[in-house]
Amino acid sequence: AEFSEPKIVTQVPGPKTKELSKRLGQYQNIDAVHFFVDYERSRGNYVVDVDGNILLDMFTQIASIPLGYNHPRLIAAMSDPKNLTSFINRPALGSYPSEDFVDRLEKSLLSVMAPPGLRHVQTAGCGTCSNENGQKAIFMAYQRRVRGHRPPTEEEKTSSLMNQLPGSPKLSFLSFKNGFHGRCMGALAMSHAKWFHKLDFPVPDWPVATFPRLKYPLDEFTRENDREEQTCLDEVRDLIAKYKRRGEPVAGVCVEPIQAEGGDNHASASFFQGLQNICKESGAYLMLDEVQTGCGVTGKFWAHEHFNLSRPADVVTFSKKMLSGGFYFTEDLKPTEGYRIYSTWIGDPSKLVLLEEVIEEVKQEKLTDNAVQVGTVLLSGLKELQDIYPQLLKNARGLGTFCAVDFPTADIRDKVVSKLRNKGALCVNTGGCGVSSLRLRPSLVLQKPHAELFLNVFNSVLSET
Ligand SMILES: Cc1ncc(COP(=O)(O)O)c(CNc2csc(C(=O)O)c2)c1O
Repeated sequence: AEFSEPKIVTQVPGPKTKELSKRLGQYQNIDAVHFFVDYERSRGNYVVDVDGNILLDMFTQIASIPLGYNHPRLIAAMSDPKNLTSFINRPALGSYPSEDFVDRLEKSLLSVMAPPGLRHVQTAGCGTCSNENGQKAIFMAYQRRVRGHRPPTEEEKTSSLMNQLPGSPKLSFLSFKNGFHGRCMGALAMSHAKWFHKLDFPVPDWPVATFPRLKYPLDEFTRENDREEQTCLDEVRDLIAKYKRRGEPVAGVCVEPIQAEGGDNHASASFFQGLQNICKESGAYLMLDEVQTGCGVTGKFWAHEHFNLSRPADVVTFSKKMLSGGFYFTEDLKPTEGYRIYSTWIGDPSKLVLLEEVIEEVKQEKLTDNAVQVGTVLLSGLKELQDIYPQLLKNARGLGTFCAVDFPTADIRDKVVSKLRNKGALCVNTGGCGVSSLRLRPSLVLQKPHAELFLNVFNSVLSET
């Protein structure tokens, strides 16, 4: 059973973590290690570190643990002999899928949880490679259209081997300031959240638009926020026109439904509807990055379902709580040749075994509705604390349990996060810098008592700050 409350027995990180960090530090950089985890003892919403500290995990590592620690459903899936082969014989999925692979896709990724209007899906390894492969599917579809769907010429094929025109076209991808889409070169070219993601890496000079900066409370600033969003959409149009003129047409636009690593920046449904219209007008494809917002945490299975888009997004990427990376796409984006979206593993069926169970649990326990109910407790609690400590907190915001609040500076936020951790509430925001937001990414199994416990600990820390 889960623990009933946190228990802190040493400073966090404790002595055992420090000893293990020293050992690990012989082999790799350990500056990002928060603490070593006792994965045997961790349960539900509580993570236990190797020093015996029991912490309420309000960020679930990197927003990447769907049903908390050691969920019985996942343990049962692992112990079921019929699943064993998926864990032992990792297939080169693009060429040697297992007999039950289509069943597993249909029961997990193509179940009722597929994004509205999308019936094609490709698994991948992580969020970065989901976005990189989504990009590639878009570049291929764009060039098929440019070629009028004729096959590529020998010149196009051979020139591409040497990174030369016409086979390696001058295309671009539009992204947004403060967006984050991953750390390999294509996704990195669209990421603009933190310097340590970017420094020292050469990337193409693609267009970067401004994401709306909304004023809160939203109902008091509707006119200003509408104007802000319109200005941002005008800039997107201008950038697409500019890059067309300079011979690097925008083939795709990549955006998160809520910019997470950039500090939980929200925009309205009409902003995203407007963005989709601009894509349609300009012939660019729209890629929605649901790596952090997906899997039910915002109160809909996919955050972009809140936006009532008039047609499906062209690509929706996922990872983290979905346990497998991958992307959904429209018929138009289906590759027309083999080995074009491909890699040795291109996904991992054992993760689909676990994802099937996550999706079953989400359906059976109505965990997306739970995210709405528990999110309401979290957000109203943050708003109350904001009223009590106006000198410390502002802009309380959220969708489902995907909540955040801003501090005056990143430094004050870091001090509060450290105090929270030493009082048993863990919400380290994955190497925060620049933005001064405290963001919450609890699991789908967070219940009201956990939310109230967190808010009490948060209140006691704020009262000492
Ligand atoms: C919206 C969005 N898109 C793509 C990614 C990349 O996913 P991974 O490659 O890390 O699985 C992420 C990963 N999130 C993330 C948070 S901190 C971090 C890091 O690498 O420092 C990564 C994401 O939030």
